[in-house]
Amino acid sequence: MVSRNRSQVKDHLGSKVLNHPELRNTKATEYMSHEEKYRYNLSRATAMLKLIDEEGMDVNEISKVMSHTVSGFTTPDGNPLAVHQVMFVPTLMNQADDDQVSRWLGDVFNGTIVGTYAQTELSHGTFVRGLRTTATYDPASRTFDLHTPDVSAAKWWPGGLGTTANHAVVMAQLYTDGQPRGIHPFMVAIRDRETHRPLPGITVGEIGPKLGQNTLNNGYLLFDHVKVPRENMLMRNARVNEDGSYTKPSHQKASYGTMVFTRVAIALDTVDALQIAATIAARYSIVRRQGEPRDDGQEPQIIDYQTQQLKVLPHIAACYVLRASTARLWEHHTHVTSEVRGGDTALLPELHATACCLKALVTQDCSEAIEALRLSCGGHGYMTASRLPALYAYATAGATYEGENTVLLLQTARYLVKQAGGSHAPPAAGSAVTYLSRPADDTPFAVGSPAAYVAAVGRVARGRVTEVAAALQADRQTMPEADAWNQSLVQLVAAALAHGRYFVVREFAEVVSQQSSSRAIQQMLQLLFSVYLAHAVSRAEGDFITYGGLTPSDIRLNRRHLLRLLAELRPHMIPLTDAFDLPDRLINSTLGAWDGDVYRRMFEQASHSPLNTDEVPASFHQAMLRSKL
Ligand SMILES: CCCCC/C=C/C(=O)SCCNC(=O)CCNC(=O)[C@H](O)C(C)(C)COP(=O)(O)OP(=O)(O)OC[C@H]1O[C@@H](n2cnc3c(N)ncnc32)[C@H](O)[C@@H]1OP(=O)(O)O
Ligand SMILES: Cc1cc2nc3c(=O)[nH]c(=O)nc-3n(C[C@H](O)[C@H](O)[C@H](O)COP(=O)(O)OP(=O)(O)OC[C@H]3O[C@@H](n4cnc5c(N)ncnc54)[C@H](O)[C@@H]3O)c2cc1C
Repeated sequence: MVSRNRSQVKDHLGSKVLNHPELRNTKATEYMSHEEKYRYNLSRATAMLKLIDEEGMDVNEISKVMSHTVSGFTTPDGNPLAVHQVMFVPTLMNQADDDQVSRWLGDVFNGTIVGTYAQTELSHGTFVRGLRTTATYDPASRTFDLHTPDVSAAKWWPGGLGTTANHAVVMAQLYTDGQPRGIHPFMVAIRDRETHRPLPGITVGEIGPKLGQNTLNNGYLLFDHVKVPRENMLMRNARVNEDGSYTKPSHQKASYGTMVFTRVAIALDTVDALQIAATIAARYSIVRRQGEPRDDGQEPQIIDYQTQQLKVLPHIAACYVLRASTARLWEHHTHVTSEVRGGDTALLPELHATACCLKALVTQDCSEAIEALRLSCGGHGYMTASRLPALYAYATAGATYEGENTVLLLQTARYLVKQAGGSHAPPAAGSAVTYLSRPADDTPFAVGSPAAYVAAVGRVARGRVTEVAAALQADRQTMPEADAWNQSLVQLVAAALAHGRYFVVREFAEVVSQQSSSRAIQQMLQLLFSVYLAHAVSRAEGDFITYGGLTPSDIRLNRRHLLRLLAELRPHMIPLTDAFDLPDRLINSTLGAWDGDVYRRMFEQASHSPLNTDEVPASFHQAMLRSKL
């Protein structure tokens, strides 16, 4: 398959799965048991992997398959092979050395090896340095001894570990020569390839039901002195030689590379979920009529209520803005990863900082937006068949996994305050933080000027970062580092989010300015951008007065401006969501189909309830009569 961008991959695979003999026909899974749901989702995930193989996709393209538009259709309750695809395979590709890649990859691609990424433990997820699974090297046997010291150190959460995977990349504390060497990745067989039984010394199982994505097949895993050959430590970055001597990686955090990659993929993918939710809410908001009839005798379409426009339209603008900025992050990641593979890690700290804050900003914005869109559909948005609850469950998981959002924002803040204080290596050309070392952009604020808004967003980011950096610096003179840091946590998180917002709007400003295909498209992008900016100001008015140079009068003007813009955007709402090009079957919502035939679909889905099979269900005789109600 020739190289294509993510949107082309999504469209290509979307049409493939809709026509695929094993994937095109779907079943309603709401009434299935946990086991049936797992079996259904697993068989579809397997068919999807075969399809990917038939398409001859490379690893970079496999990660694009994570697109929720496609995976939400193929595996509606969560893909038990997602972590295999998105984390296990990329970890092998990027952290195993060439010999190891050639040893394992054939079996990975022929399906003999199915893997997971086992890092989090019951008592430690965020603080990776605190993980307690040990891998102790014994030069005599040339093996590592993998051990779980007690139940709190059990691996807990890895996707696909429950009952699907037969291998895991296990992140463990390495000991050689009696010395702790930090967290390193190990390729470990956990189940027999033929019988699928747990191997000796391994305890493994599934962790139980969750808010959503119940067939991700998250699992637990404990080791009782399991022997792993020396050659199974992933050795592209650090090495343990036969005699136990240790070679450090070129970058202290080289083994965290998979997390950086997955954060970028999650940011991209959560925007897919928002696009689906926005399409559903937009379509429902024109079909739904409710209220005092107007002059034409018709009840109003709910989208003509100003409050409804505020609930729906800014999130459509956000789809466009966040899609563009996350796509830029993906390109940046691709570039930096190739530099790192060539031994140059100079750009890694900033990539890490940017990936952390965009993953956090996007998953937070998208989960809040999807919940607002769900509420905009009234009672029907609460129904599973609207798909909005599942989209929310999906987006909000992204706020926790692959680094809890607050913690990630603090990583970004750490980088920003160092940059503001000049204690980090100066940023490279094209860096996203050069604004911190320049005078503030004093473009005067003017309602209606996107450039003036972008400058104000920049002043907020700069003000937030420099203020908290100064407070931290002052506290450091009078208290220990950890206390000083803790005194500023809330402001640090706000600073990182403000920086993320500035990154997003600058990237989109560039996309708009570079767009040259037609004047109409240019104008529409300007309108979407104006809505996004005015909404961003309305959500953080205090910040724009405190740091952005806006006056209370500007704030009032912006509120009116936003409502005017929403009215201007309203006639374009359907074309703008149609442009996401989501076929009905991929949307899979009673409320969001293209023809708007909502009420018929509501009844049709109710007919699937097993409680409607008999006029009088057996439970009436078994429970109600016996209790003499
Ligand atoms: C479809 C579903 C798929 C998704 C399935 C989900 C999978 C998962 O959730 S897998 C588990 C993911 N877990 C996490 O993301 C854990 C989050 N925690 C961490 O990443 C780290 O522990 C940390 C970054 C929060 C802290 O690490 P720590 O070792 O304690 O580092 P310091 O805070 O002391 O920072 C030291 C230094 O290192 C830099 N750094 C940290 N991470 C990276 C990185 N990935 N790349 C590059 N650099 C990194 C950090 O910036 C510091 O730099 P200096 O300030 O220059 O010292
Ligand atoms: C659906 C799902 C799938 C997952 N899949 C995998 C997987 O495949 N493999 C895997 O290894 N893991 C997986 N995980 C685990 C996930 O990566 C962790 O749950 C996540 O990193 C958060 O860590 P935690 O649970 O320890 O949260 P905690 O760190 O305990 O968070 C609890 C609270 O403490 C706060 N907090 C913690 N530390 C700090 C700090 N330093 N400063 C300020 N506040 C702090 C947080 O902000 C949060 O409010 C998955 C999780 C979920 C929900």
